[in-house]
This record gives sequence, C-alpha cells and structure tokens, in this order.
Amino acid sequence: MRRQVWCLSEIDGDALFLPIAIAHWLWPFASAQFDGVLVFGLCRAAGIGFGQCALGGGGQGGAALVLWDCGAVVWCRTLVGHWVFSLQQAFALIYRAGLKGQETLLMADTFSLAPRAAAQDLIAAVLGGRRSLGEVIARAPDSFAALPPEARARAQRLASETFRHAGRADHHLRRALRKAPPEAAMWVLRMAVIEMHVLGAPAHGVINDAVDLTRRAGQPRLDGLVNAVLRQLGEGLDWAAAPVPRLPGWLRGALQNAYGAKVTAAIEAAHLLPAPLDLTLRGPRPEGLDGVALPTGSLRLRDPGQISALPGYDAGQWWVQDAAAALPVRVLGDVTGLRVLDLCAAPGGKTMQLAAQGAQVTALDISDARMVRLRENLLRTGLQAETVIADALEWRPDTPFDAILLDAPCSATGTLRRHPELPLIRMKEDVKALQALQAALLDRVLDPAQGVLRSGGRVVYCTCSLLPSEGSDQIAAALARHSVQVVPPDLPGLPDAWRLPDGCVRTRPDYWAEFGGLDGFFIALLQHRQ
Ligand SMILES: C[S@@+](CC[C@H](N)C(=O)[O-])C[C@H]1O[C@@H](n2cnc3c(N)ncnc32)[C@H](O)[C@@H]1O
Repeated sequence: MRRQVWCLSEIDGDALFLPIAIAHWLWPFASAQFDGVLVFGLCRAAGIGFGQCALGGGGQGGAALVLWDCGAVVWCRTLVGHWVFSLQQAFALIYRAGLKGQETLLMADTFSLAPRAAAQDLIAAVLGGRRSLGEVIARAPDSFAALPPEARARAQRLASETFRHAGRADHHLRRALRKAPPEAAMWVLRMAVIEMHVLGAPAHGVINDAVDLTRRAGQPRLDGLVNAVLRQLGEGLDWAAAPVPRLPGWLRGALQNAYGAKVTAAIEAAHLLPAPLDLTLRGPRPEGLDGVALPTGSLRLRDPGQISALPGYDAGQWWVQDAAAALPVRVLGDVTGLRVLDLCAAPGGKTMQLAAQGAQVTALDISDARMVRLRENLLRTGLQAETVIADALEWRPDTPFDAILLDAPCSATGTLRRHPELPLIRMKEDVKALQALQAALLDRVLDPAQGVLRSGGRVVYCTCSLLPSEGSDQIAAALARHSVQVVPPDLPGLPDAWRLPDGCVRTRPDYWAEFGGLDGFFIALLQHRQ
C-alpha cells in the first residue's frame, strides 16, 4: 500500500531518468566510439524532450531539458566534469526513489490523481452497471478500495457531485465544444469543470489530471482537446449562470402533473444541494453533539465531519436517518410492548426506532447483504429485534402481528439529493415493476386471509418516492381492494402543508427550506374498518 504509485507521469519520469544515469556511467567507455559528442548529446536530449512531451511532461519541460543537456554534454567532455555529473545523477536517482513512497501518501491525501481516478471508476461503474453509487462502493473498484479513508471520501464526493451538477457542466461545456466527444471523455470534462467550480479545487492540478484521466479513459487523442477546453473554462466562468439541471423527461412530467411546474422547479433547485445529516436519538442528546433539534424530533447536524468520531456513536446513542425517514415509525403511534413486523427492514433505521420505543420487533428483508448491515446496526446500538431473511410475499408468521411497518421498495425519487445518480440509471419501466411489487405487498399485509396482521391492527405504508403512483394512488387502489381506512396521524411538529386531503402525509425536498430541506416521503396509516 505504502509503495503504491499513483502518478503515472512520475513513473514515466523515472523510467527515463534511469537510462540517462546509465548512459553517463558508460560514457567514458563509449565515447571513443562516437565521432560527435554533441550529436550524441543532442539526440539523447531530444529523445528525453520528446519522451517527456509524449508522456505528459509538457513541451516546455522537454525543451528546457534539451538545452540543459547540451550544456552538460559539452562540460562532460572533461573526465572530471563527467564523473561529477554522473555522481549527481546517481544521488538524484536515490533521492527520488526514497521520496516515492512519501509522495504516494501525500498525493493520495490531497487533491490529486488517485481520488480523481477512483471517482472516474465509480462513475463508470454506476453508469455501466446501472447501480447506485452506494451499491458500487459496497463492491468497491480497486482504485477506490486502495485509497486511505480521506481520499476515499473525496473520491465519493467528487463522483456524487459530478452526477448532481452534470447538467450545469454540460451547459458550459457545450459552449466550449464544437461537437460532443465520446462519453468517457465527456465525463472527464464534467468532473473537472465541477471540481473547479463547485468543489473549489485549484484549476492547474485539475486540468493536468484531467489530461491523464482522458488517456486512462482510453481516449489519448483527446487529451489536447480536454486540456484546451478546461483552460478555457477554468477561470472567469459564471457557474451559476447555467440553468438548474432538469430531471429526466418522464420524471419531470410525472412531478409536473402531481405538483405543477413551479413546485417541480423548486424540487429541482433543492436537488442542487447535498442532503444534510440527520440523526435519530435513542434517548437524551449526548453531550457535545452539536445540532439543530427539528420540530419532528430529529437532530440535524451543522458540520458533521467523520460520523464515527461523533459523541455517542460508539455507545449507539443515535443513528443516521433523514428527518423524513424517521416519520413513519412516529406515525405508527405508541408501539410499546406490541409485536411489530418491520417488512422490508434493512438496513434497519426503522427497526431501531421501533425497538428503541419498546416494541417486540421482527425485521424481515429479502437481501442477505443488507441484513448484515441491519444486524451490525443492532449490535452497535444494543437494540433487540428478531431478524428474518425471506421474501415478504411468501413468508408467513405463526401468529399475526399487532402492527406492521411496510417501507416498500420504490423509485427512491424522494432521495435524489442523497443519490443524484439515480435519475441517470432509473427508467420509467423500473418504476412500473416496483409499483406492482408495492401493490402485492399491500395485499399481503391487508388481506386478513394471509394471517400477517391481527384484526384491528395498524399498518403504516411508506415509500421514499415523490411519485403519486407509489403513494396516494397505491392507497386509493388498496382502499378499493380491502376493507381498510386511512387514519390521519396525530403527530406533533408535523406542518399542516404536509397533510394530504386523503389523510396521508407527503414530504418533499423543497419543504423546510429554512432548515435545509428533507427527503421526499409518502406515509399512510391504515386500519381495518370495524
Ligand atoms: C426502502 S428499503 C428499506 C429501508 C429500511 N426500512 C430502513 O428504514 O432502513 C426497501 C427494502 O426492501 C427490500 N425488499 C425488496 N423486495 C423485497 C421482498 N420481496 N421481500 C422483502 N424485502 C424486500 C430491499 O432489500 C430493501 O432493503
């Protein structure tokens, strides 16, 4: 790890440096066979110069080497001059080799090629596999896994912000490009422009590395273009003059139908900012945990830094959960002593809330990997729940439950601030399949013949979606299929604007702008008619 080399041009530089030193050591023995010292020196210097240019050292560096080397060659005609010169080269070589390990660490820690290359790989893996950034990171590419934690965080942020601001980057890039280059080079350009203008990285380093990343992306012929375009956009660009990026047509259309053009534009504007970090507290706020207490009970952190270093983390006194995601359990009401089924439970934010409130929880999810995270979360917080890995559509309990929380799989369109890559990988067709699953899950819990919910028991259905087809439409259809009613929740701190005419609750990223917004969620509390 310590010896890993990040900067390719550094290796190239040494690869050239070694033959230079060897050539000098051999010089006294070889010189007799050369007619023109200057010819040899010039050829060698020109070779190095061209080599440096070709490998990214830059034209000026190459030209300077040619001149410097010519002078040195003339001086080396004397034997003393030659030996002094070759000794100096040998020392330089040893010194550079010794520095290499340190350079590696330094470069990986700061704005540098290594995190940028890792971000490039993350972006390619997200788009290529149509997987979320979180899923890609769970099976991290080597370039990412090998980085130290800070550089990893930087790579993740760079990839995430590139997805978030790609629309704005394209607006500026279109002005500088006569025709769009292949996508791989286009993503290098987007990432570089965003790093300079959104993340505030110094232009010089970003541009140099973008040239390397263009070659790394298999587009070596475009490195000149990338260099020229980024130099043009590096300074004096009015970044905010570009319009707010639009959601894909199918999603935009659905939101406009549901909320109107103005609200849709406000939602798109809210997506420009990363989501704040909210915690659900298990008990009293741990000392030293600085944040804003939100009206619905969550704690919003001001400047979180490293999460595992925050007060109360090791003692499991809180867990990370968006303020909107914390509402469904609160909507379920008092669960003390009740047998509650958390259906589609992993990674367990709501399981922990239920257990912390004194429910006897059974947490069920179909995903082994996500259940591992749920168990880790329970372990850290010291909370108890029975865990079941099964398909909710097939599993049957021995005894019906008093209450069920159904956090159904959905388009996650309410969480785009957190997952700005989703609009690029989710398709309209994916949502159709999810809607069918949501309806089947609702039938499973609401149909008394299935024996999952006891008579008179309560159900909370929720999705982190902004689409009515995954929210109110599902509930309207379920009311038509089952003898159930919607119960408007009694929830302190819930603004009236979040209550829908059908008795359900809707949050949106543009709500609570004064606090920094919250995820989009749909929540319905259901009960069988007596
Ligand atoms: C929105 S996430 C749940 C988040 C979780 N409730 C929390 O608060 O941390 C949806 C979950 O549904 C699970 N899931 C999808 N299809 C399922 C099925 N047929 N049976 C059980 N779980 C399923 C997924 O594995 C995923 O973990």
